[in-house]
Amino acid sequence: MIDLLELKKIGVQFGDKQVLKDISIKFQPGEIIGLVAPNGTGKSTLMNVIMNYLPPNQGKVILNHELQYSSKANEVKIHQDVSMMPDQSDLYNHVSGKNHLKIYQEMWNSDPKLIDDTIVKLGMESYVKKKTGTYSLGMRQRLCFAMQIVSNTQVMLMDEVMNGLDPTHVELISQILLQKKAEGKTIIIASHLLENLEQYADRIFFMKNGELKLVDDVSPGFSDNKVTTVRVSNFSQELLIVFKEQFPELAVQTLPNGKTLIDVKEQDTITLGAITQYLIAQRLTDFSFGKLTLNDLYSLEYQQS
Ligand SMILES: Nc1ncnc2c1ncn2[C@@H]1O[C@H](COP(=O)(O)OP(=O)(O)OP(=O)(O)O)[C@@H](O)[C@H]1O
Repeated sequence: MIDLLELKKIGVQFGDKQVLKDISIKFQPGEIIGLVAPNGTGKSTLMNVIMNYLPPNQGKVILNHELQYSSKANEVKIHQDVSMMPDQSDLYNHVSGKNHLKIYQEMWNSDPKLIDDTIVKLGMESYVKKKTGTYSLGMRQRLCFAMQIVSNTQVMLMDEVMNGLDPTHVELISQILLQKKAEGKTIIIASHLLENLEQYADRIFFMKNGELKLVDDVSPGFSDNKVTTVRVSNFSQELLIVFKEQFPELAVQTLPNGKTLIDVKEQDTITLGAITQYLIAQRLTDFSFGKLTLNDLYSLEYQQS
């Protein structure tokens, strides 16, 4: 089993555009990593470096403390342990889903039982023997996911795994991801389905200006729910100024969508009560208490002027 995948000072430049800047990170077995960023930021570039498809301009990737990505010669060994979920365009229209799964099982020499297990888990029985040319978008996506699960590599990279899936299948795949994590896999997922990613990812990173920012550094206490967020609609600038004078110790931010977020430490019921009284007195009755969401943080990180 791989016990570590390590990126050391990875830099990638296309022309004069620095897409990845000095990225150093270690991935452990049994964890799910979420990569979040607007389109064109560098998520695929990072995955291509981890797959050894793209040699970085600077830095190195190391597998299990020893296997260095310095040359193409190591690629076969690397791909035994590190896989990228196939893309829908990689499917052969005239070949059945089941045969795609068999090919992957044979190429990675994994347990043949995984084929039927995965078909059942993903509810693919009714169509898996048909040619993939007859599949809908969601059926193709499930097959691509199933192919990677059947390959059963230690490290799995997934770019937009939930693409085109209905909520039932998003939930099903989320459950399988958690099972794979429990088996000790390292799963790195780029996704724009932020609410979903939050359910299963252990560490989530925003990519910005070529760097990875852990969301807990963007908002301390985010993952361990140590902050209660009061979400207020229609907080006018005038009232906000008064509010900030009255509660100078609180972090207050207004999102581009007009919602104002007030962060309160988890147990501080006195402050929560005082905020409630203030809001009601000002007739600001459209508010709720809850957790800061990844969507809120995304908006703060990328949409703030
Ligand atoms: N081979 C290449 N040559 C030149 N520029 C490239 C190349 N590959 C990627 N880029 C540029 O690098 C930047 C990052 O691209 P990348 O595909 O990694 O983004 P991404 O975050 O995966 O986007 P998306 O969410 O749309 O998949 C983009 O500006 C892209 O145009």
